[in-house]
Amino acid sequence: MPIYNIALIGFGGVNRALAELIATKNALWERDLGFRLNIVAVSDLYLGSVISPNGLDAKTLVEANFAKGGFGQLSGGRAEADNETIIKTAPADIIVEATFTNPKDGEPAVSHCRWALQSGKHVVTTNKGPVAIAARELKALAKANGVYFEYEGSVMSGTPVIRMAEKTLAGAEVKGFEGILNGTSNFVLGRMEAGLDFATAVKEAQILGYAEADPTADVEGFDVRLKVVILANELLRASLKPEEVMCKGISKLSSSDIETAAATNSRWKLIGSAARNADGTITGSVSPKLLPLEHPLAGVNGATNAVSLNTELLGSVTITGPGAGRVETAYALLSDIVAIHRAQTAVATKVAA
Ligand SMILES: NC(=O)C1=CN([C@@H]2O[C@H](COP(=O)(O)OP(=O)(O)OC[C@H]3O[C@@H](n4cnc5c(N)ncnc54)[C@H](O)[C@@H]3O)[C@@H](O)[C@H]2O)C=CC1
Ligand SMILES: N[C@@H](CC=O)C(=O)O
Repeated sequence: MPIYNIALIGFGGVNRALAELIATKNALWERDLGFRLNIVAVSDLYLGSVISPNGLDAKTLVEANFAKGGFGQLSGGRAEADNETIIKTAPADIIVEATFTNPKDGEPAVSHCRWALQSGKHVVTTNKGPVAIAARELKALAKANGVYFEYEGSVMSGTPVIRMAEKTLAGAEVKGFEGILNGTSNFVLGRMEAGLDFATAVKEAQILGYAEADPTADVEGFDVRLKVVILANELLRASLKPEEVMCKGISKLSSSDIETAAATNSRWKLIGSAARNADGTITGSVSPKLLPLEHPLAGVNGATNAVSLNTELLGSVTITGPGAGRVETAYALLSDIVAIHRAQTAVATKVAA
């Protein structure tokens, strides 16, 4: 039974939730999935870094209330983050990248992924930066090094939109999509409809673990823009860059705009979309839209997301589920590891046959 050694880069809401799952579910995974996970290193900007070749106790990592630089107290620990050393030298099979998303150039996460793949380590990530900005390069690097680069959680958290569209809907010919792709902004719009002011609603989304470290990315649409690029490049074989996608967020919507919408049986939603045009070009956009209540996306509430894929053979197929949340996003990382495990097991079986 394989035990995958993993190194966590970033130890915030998502990777901490993964450590919690490891602490409570390893025995279940051994039975149902056929592997266990062992954390051999962690590096975090705030907490520092630690390497333990035999493995760190996941429960202790989660429960100890480490202060700034607190990993320095651990055996094999330092008070400073040391991402490059850990990624390149820790005895990890898989690097789990969950640092801040940088919507401008994806760094330093792009470098984290590059170092890992070049060192022959798989990468699983929920970070949208490297996927939106450097997926082509990173996929090629993974292939050249015989490892996998997986990123299901970069769009719609643990809801399996990327794998579903690519694997289960293969051949259905996706021509475009539109959806609610940011949990925070959708949550904020709903809370404003319930009477909260914008700033308080954003604060609530932060407490619940939905928002980006800088929530400007959520409310100004930059986060959705990255997700539109990721989906367009994956599902429509586009080569879009974030700056090519028109982007407008929800920050200019006032409480009175939202009340007026409710009085006319409609609702504001932040919609991300992309489509293939008649001339073969692909365009994407992010913008608030006033939807009538009977529109399928109007009833998608809270941090839930939904995307309707416009396909040639099936017409519209809508996928809905959690779009943000610590545990929900940690599940995406697990699903990526399951995919790697299954792919490797399939190769091993083929070689043995
Ligand atoms: N929370 C959510 O619902 C979802 C989050 N994501 C993405 O997953 C990633 C992680 O999200 P959260 O855990 O919620 O964020 P978070 O802000 O709670 O945690 C990020 C952690 O990374 C650390 N960090 C930042 N830069 C670093 C660096 N250069 N080196 C080492 N550590 C660094 C921070 O100290 C922090 O502990 C982000 O990229 C986010 O956009 C994706 C889908 C959903
Ligand atoms: N901040 C993001 C988290 C997931 O990508 C969101 O709210 O959707």
